[in-house]
Amino acid sequence: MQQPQWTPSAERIAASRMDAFRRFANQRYGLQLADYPALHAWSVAQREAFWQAIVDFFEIRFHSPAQCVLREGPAMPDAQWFPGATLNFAEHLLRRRDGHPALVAIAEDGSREQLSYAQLAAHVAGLQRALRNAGVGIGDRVAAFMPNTWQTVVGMLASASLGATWSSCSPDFGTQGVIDRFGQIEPKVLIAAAGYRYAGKRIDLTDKLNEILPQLPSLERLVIVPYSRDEASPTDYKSVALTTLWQDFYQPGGAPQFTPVPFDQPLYILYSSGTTGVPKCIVHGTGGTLLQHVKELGLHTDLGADDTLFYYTTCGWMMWNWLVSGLALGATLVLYDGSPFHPEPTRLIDLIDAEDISIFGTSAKFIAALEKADVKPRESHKLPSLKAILSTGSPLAHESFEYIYREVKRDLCLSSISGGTDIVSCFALGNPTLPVWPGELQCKGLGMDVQVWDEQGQPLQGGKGELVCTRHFPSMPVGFWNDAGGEKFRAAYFDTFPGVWAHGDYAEETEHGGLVIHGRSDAVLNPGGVRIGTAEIYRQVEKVPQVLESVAIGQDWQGDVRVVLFVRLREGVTLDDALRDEICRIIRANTTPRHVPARIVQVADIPRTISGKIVELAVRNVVHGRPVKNTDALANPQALELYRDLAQLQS
Ligand SMILES: CC(=O)CC(=O)O
Repeated sequence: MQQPQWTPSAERIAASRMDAFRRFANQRYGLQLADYPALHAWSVAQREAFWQAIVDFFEIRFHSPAQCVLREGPAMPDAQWFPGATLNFAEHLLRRRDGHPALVAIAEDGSREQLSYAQLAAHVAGLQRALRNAGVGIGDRVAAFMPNTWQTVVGMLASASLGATWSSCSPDFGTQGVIDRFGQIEPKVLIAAAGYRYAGKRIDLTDKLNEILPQLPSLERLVIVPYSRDEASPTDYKSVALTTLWQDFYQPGGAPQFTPVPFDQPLYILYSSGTTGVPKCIVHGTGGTLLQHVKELGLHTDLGADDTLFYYTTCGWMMWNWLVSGLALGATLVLYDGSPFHPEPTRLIDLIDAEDISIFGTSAKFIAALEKADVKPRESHKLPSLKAILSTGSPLAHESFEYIYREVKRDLCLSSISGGTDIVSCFALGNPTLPVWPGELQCKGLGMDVQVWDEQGQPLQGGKGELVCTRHFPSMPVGFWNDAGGEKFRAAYFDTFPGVWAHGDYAEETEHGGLVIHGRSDAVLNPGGVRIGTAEIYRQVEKVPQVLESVAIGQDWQGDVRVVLFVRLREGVTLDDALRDEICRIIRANTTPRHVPARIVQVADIPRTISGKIVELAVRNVVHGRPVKNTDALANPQALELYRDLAQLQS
């Protein structure tokens, strides 16, 4: 019989904030919720009471009170949370003001900078003054083209403190990718790095910036963050905006002031990956983001003021926004800028011991790559501080769960979490009070009425289907930028099932109350009419030691669809019949004959987005000779050429 891979001790459960919240809700509302399933059921059935309890438990401060918790229209997405309430996001992230470390920024070359909460507040106060003097106020857009450093966090907090809207891209975005994003939202201020380091190289951004800047006529101020204090000069940049170096733009000092804004005031603009056209600008509101993040970090991740949280992310991925909210819990955040494998695969694992990281977040791809690189942290590192590992970006394979417990640490909560840019948060995630079952996301998020539906819109009690959320939740986007009537927004999430959020994940509920995500719905393979999630195949293929990674697509073939698998192999390995047979044998033995690829093709590279997601749809389009709309969204667009006009796929 299947056993959990980890079960929290009674002491750990009792000490968790999730359990404290359950007791709080029981006391506050005279309830007797005995466990997480009961708490979740209540949180969905009584959303108003639940979200009010989150406000109270985390001591969220409204400058003006809300008229009510929720005012709902006839159908999603028509709803307003906490109408009338005003608050400031940055105020909550800067509640702590002591000498405790707030940010530890580590660069790839090992340089380390640390800011205490008191120092962070002083920097935010200084930058806030400079931005205010530059005319930034409620609703103005402040954009950043920045690596993951402390200056980026200061920029966001200063922007949010003034009620402005923050939007960031990482410097690995291509020129057109940045123009496609910032060009739409018309920022008043751009904070940009002069350069950054990656995989041992210093990459100068002056030329790229000089291509981007003329396309951003809205800019009034450009603030350049040099590599080091004496490099870069304002005259290097061709912009209509007044250009200043970061260190000349403001003096840290004083206490920040916080402008109260309405609950729904745009806080962040994030972007869809843009693989199917110009990226959609997804606008996230202030209060919804804050409530959802304190819930997810404080309860589901059990993050507290003594924890050190690390997430490997760039500021072009929503996990950066999620990570930064850890400040609201008074935790220390470790920011890392650089390649996760430079100079060796243990680079990030080294940080755990060096910085006493208690919660380590990364991607499923990184965990799979560590295993392929035969890294065994249990043998090489001590890891006493580590209590949880988080994984996202794509489904975490069962084998990766086994790897973590076998080769990293026995006693930790391994949480595969899933949601995304669309909601700047998660639908399903971890839980310090529940066991970890192999391959499963531990639970649905509190307050999120997540269900799995069949194609007719009927809830499934088991089996695979569409992941939906049937009730409004506070971190639903406020809308899309430049979509006044909301048509594009509705079309993106509410077309499949009117009035219900369809997330585009192909998922399954488990008997343990958890979820398994089988891949993206639009990438589902359909051979002979049988729906197969791509992750079902990847999970098997990853077991083959010679395979580093793979991408599966459905090729239209003789009136049906056949499964085609592309594999990237270890250096020096060639795909021969024996290896093909081995891949097929493993897939057949663990799934069904329908999953077995009709063709397996070796490729030198697999195209992926800048945040590391393999782009099945783009590969499928190239294989079918269809255009790929926007290759600027890809980290390695040249890889797409490897899939064009392949002789192996003509017969
Ligand atoms: C939480 C997530 O779902 C992050 C992502 O995969 O983009």
